[in-house]
Amino acid sequence: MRVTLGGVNKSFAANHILKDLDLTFDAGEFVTLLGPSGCGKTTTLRCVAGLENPDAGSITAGDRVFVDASEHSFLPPHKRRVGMVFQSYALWPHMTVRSNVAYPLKRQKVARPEVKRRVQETLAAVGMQAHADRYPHELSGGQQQRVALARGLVSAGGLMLFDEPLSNLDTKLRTAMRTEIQRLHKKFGNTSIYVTHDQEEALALSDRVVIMNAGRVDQVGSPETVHSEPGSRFAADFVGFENILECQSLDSAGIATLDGGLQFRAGGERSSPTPGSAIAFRGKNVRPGKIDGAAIAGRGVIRDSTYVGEQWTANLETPGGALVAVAVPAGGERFIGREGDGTTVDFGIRADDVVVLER
Ligand SMILES: Nc1ncnc2c1ncn2[C@@H]1O[C@H](COP(=O)(O)OP(=O)(O)OP(=O)(O)O)[C@@H](O)[C@H]1O
Repeated sequence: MRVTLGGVNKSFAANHILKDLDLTFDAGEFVTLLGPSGCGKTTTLRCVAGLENPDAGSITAGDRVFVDASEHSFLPPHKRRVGMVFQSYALWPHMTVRSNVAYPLKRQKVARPEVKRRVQETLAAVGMQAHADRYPHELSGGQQQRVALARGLVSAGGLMLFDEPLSNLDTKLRTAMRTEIQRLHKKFGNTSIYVTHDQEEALALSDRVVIMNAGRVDQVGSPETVHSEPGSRFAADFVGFENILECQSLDSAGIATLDGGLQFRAGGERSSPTPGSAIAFRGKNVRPGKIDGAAIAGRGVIRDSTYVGEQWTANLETPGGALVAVAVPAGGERFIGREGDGTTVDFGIRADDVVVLER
C-alpha cells in the first residue's frame, strides 16, 4: 500500500512541530524515520495512525484518504486498518495473549471463525502459539513484544507503524527482534514505517531512511547513502561524522582553508568545496603518517586518548587550534595507543573519505 503525506503541519499550542512534511512510502517498502528526540517522528506516525489530526495537509493510503485538512475529512483510527507497535508494548494486562491479538479484529467486527483463524496464524508467525492462554505478566519482555507485533500484524491492512519497538529490550534481544521484524515484514508484505533514534537500527532494517530535523525532512536515501553521503551538517553529525570543519576561504586553485588552518584539496569522486560549505570526515578515516595524495594533510598533538575496547579514540590538536577526532582499531600498528597523549603525529585524509556539505 502506497502512503503519501502532503504538506502535513502539526502544532501543539504555540509549538510548530511538523512543518510542511512531504513523504511517500512505496507499497511493501520498509522506511525508517530517524532523528533526535523531539524532532517529530512519533507525531508523524501518530498522524498516520489517526491518533493526531494534522492542522494542514493530507495523508492517503492506497486509494483511501486518511485525512485531508482542507476538506475537513478525517478517518478515525479504527477504520484505517493500520497495525501499530509501541515501545511500551501497550498490551491489555487483563487479557490473555489470544484476546490481546484478537482485540483489533473484534473492533473491526470480523466474524468469529475468521478471528480465530487469523489469531492462530499470526501467533504462529511470531512463534507465540504455545503461550496463547498466558497473560502479559507471565511473559518476558521479548515475548510481550512478540505479542504486540502479532497484534499489530493481525490488524494491518497493508500498513504497519512501529514506534521505537525495541528500545526496552537488551542488546542481544534487540538484534534478534530486528531480524524477526525484517522476516515478518517480508512475509506479510506490508508497507512499514519505523521510528527510531538509533542509527544502527535504521541502517539494518530499512530500504530507505528519512532523516528528520526539527519537524522537517533533512535527507531521504538508502542506508548506504545516508551513512556515507550525508546531505547536510545536521545529517553528517547525526550519522556519526565526528569531524565537520567549516570552509573559511577558497583560493583560485580550488584549495580550501578550513577551521584551524587545515587545507583541503578537492579530488576523487566528491564535489569541490564552495564558500560557505563544510567538510566532513569520520575519525576512523584519519590515517597516520604522510599519505600520498591526501586531500587533507596535517600534524597534530595527541590529546584525550581513550581506550574503548575495539578501538582508541583521541583528538589531534593542530598548530592552528583545530581538534581532529580520530578512532583507530586497538592492537593494530596505528598511532594513538602506541604513542599516547602529548606526541606529535602526522595524519592525512583521502579525498574519497571526505564529504563536502553545502548546507
Ligand atoms: N500531545 C502533545 N502535546 C504537546 N506537545 C506534544 C504532544 N506530543 C508531542 N509533543 C511535542 O512535540 C515534539 C515532538 O515530539 P515527538 O514525540 O513527535 O518527537 P520524537 O521525534 O518522536 O521524539 P522521541 O524520540 O523523544 O519520542 C516534542 O517537543 C513534544 O514535547
